[in-house]
Amino acid sequence: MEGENMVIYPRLCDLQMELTPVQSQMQTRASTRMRMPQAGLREASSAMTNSRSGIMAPGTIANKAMSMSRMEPSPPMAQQALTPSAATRPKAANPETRRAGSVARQPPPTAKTHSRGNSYASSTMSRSTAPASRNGPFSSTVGPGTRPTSAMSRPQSSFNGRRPVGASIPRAASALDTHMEDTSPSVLGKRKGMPQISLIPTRAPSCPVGSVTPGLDQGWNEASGIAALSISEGSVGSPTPSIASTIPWSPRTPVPREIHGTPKPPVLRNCASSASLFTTPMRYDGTSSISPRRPFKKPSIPVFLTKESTIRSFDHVTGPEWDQDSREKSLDMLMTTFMEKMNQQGQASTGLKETVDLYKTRISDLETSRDELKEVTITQRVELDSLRNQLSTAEQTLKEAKRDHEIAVDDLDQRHRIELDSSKQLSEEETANITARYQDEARELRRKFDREIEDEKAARVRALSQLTSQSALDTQKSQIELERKDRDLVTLREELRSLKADLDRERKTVQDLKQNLETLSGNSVTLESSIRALKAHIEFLEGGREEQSKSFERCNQQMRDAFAETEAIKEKLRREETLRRKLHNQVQELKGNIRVFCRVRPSLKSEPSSDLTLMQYPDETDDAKEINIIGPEEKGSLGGVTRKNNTFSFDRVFNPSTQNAEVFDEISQLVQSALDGYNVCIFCYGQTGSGKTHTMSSVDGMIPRAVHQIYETAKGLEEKGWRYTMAGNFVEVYNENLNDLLGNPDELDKKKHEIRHDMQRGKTTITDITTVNLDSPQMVETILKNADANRSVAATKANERSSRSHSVFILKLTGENHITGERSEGTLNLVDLAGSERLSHSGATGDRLKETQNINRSLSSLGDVIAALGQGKEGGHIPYRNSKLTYLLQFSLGGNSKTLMFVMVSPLQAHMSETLTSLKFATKVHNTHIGTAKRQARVRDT
Ligand SMILES: Nc1ncnc2c1ncn2[C@@H]1O[C@H](COP(=O)(O)OP(=O)(O)OP(=O)(O)O)[C@@H](O)[C@H]1O
Repeated sequence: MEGENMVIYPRLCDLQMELTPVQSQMQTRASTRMRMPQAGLREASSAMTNSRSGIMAPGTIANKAMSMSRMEPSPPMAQQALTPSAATRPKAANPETRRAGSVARQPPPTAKTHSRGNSYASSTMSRSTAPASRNGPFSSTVGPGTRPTSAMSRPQSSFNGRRPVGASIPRAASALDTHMEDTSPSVLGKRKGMPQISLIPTRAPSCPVGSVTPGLDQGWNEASGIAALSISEGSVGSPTPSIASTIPWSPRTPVPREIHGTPKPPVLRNCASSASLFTTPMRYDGTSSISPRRPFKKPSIPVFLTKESTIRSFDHVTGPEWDQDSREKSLDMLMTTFMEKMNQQGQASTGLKETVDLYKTRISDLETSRDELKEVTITQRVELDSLRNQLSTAEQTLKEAKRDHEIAVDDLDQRHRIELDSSKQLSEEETANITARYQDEARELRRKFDREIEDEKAARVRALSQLTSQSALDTQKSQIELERKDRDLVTLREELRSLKADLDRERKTVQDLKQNLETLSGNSVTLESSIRALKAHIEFLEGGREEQSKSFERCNQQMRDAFAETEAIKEKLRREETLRRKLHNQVQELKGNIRVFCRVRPSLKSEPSSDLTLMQYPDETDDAKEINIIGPEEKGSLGGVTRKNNTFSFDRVFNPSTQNAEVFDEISQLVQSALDGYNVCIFCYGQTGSGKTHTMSSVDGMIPRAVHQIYETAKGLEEKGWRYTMAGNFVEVYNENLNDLLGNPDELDKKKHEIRHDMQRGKTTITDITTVNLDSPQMVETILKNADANRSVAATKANERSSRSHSVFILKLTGENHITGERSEGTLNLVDLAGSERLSHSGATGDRLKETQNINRSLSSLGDVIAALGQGKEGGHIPYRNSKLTYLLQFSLGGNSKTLMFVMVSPLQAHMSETLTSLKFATKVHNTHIGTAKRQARVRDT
């Protein structure tokens, strides 16, 4: 395939190489051909330019002639008339400009140049005529509106035809033009749409001043050959592009066929002036240099107006316009000027002729060049044809070679495809073989690895089981070790504790010793004095060392004795503390486990003194245990007036003047019992408004005072090794339901709390109750405030909550003595009962009735429980469960507790009945003997 390509590609390369010279030759020739005309044109252009360099453009020559004429002296009047036009001419006809820019600046003789020449001419004419018409003397002599310079402008237009070559170049036609050979009727006839001006001489009917006589017109046409223009009003002033175009040409007339230039209607507007202008050449004497070939004949009739002319009607008119002499004089001057002008134009015409000849020569040269170029073109065409033939042959060859190459490429492609298919098939078979072989090997390897993995797994499982058993053994060992260490730790802790206790004891001993030492140091002073005396004595006796040593020995012995004595005293103190507790409780027991105090509240300011009950306190100064309630006066059957005297005796009676502090002094020993590990219950019983809350929960009531005392006592006991924790609850029993007064007030009467008793330990717990750790005495105030707030929320107007429910403040006191190892758990219950007044069931309904029933039931249950306890039957039934209150206070009412009841008395006469009822109930309680209280204390086993 590659070999064949190698064969084909050189052939193509050869063909291309063969083609390359042909193409390059063609390109060269084509470029030559392309260049040839350009060169020819350039040559032609340069030839033209060169010719232009030596030739003056027609306009230039004309201008030159004009400028030359300007150089000549002229009469003042003529000079004045020509000045405007002459002033504009030097710009175009400046000889210096012509010399310097003849080659580069002079425009070629093309239509553009021609048009520019025309525009120049027209502008010159317009400028020259306008001032002349305004200021020229001619206008003043001939008449109003006449334009004398129109005669001057007309010859200029004849010179402005700047295109000397070609018959189509329009040339200015004027009356003075002598180029008869250039005129052609056919050209004149080619103009279309131009207004025709009749050549028939007509007199302007509207001419106000003078007129050309028929004889004059005739004479002009025949003798001079200059067309006498008779212009109708409609044609005058019309924007005809050329005046000549409006003049019909006559073969007899020497007038040029065309007049170039812009329309000049103002020139011809005045018939009189026109007539005078065209009549001026008639005075020419035939020696003019305008054109030798154009003879002018003197007109046979007079031209100018005279006094004897046809205007007879003006005979009566006199004035300067009829001054014949001055008029002739001015006309002579004008004629002279005109002649000079004509001479100049004749010269210009000669120059134009020369230019035309020059152009003709140039045209012939250009034609020769054109012929040569034609020959060259023909030759190149022939060559181009031959090259095209060669190219088509080469292309044919190339196509054939390309076709051969494509065939070869197709063959090779087909062959390669077949080879590719076969090799693909082979490789697929080989791949399949290899894949099968590898799959076999992979299966074999997988089997091998599976076996190895299983072996490894079995070995690992064995090792794992060994490890597991080993670890189990280790765990067991470590557990045993751990237990042993735990035991050691417990032992160590115990040792540590005993060591700490020893340390404390040692510290105490050291302290005692220090005290002894201080005592001894006092003694030592005495001793020192003794020593000094002894020294003196020794010195006196000189000798007696033995006595000295004995003396020291005695001192040491004294010190040891002092230490021993101190230790013995400490031990005695501890024993005394235990004894104090024992004796204290014995005293309490002797006082009775249930005691009743009676307190009479003072009358309030709002209460009139006349309504007070007469009360007497017979033993007020001694024991203050009795109270006499003197009843109202009663008339006897014999007419005598008697008073009923009700005497009650309690453990203590507080008269109205007694303050809370004094009351608390009496109960403080019970609070101490709670610290010592007893269950203490203090409750206030009495009718509504008798002063229960004031005694129990006021700012200086029993609850705050009890807490403060507990703190102070606990702090004092710390020295003796006691550490106390205090936890408080505040609950309410309302309608036989238990409420948490320290909990959420919204849950009051909604949340259920259960009372649970630990019969073995003698402990009571309440479910879901808020427990507050009383870390400081101030905490109790917070507790009381919260409880009061909660009760206020639950209260209604008709139902004062505090009067209709029982509140119980429970303070659990747990103490530990780290020296003796003693532990105590006591509970102080401070109960504010609901109003005890007997409520009539008949009057109450609804909630009120329910409340009444519950209060009555709970209070009677309390009496029943106390009565049952008073019976003292071992294992007798105590109806604690009859009410929530008694059930809650189960472990605080009875053998293992100390109970104190305050019976609160109102001093009001109105309340006397209820007062008597309360006092009677209290007397029953007081008469009840409850068994010996047991201390809830445990002593560490040592
Ligand atoms: N010892 C006292 N000294 C001065 N004022 C007292 C004394 N005892 C009670 N009071 C006043 O008597 C009024 C009634 O007392 P208190 O509210 O304690 O009665 P209560 O028995 O608790 O009534 P309730 O059963 O409605 O709660 C109160 O205004 C209280 O301040």
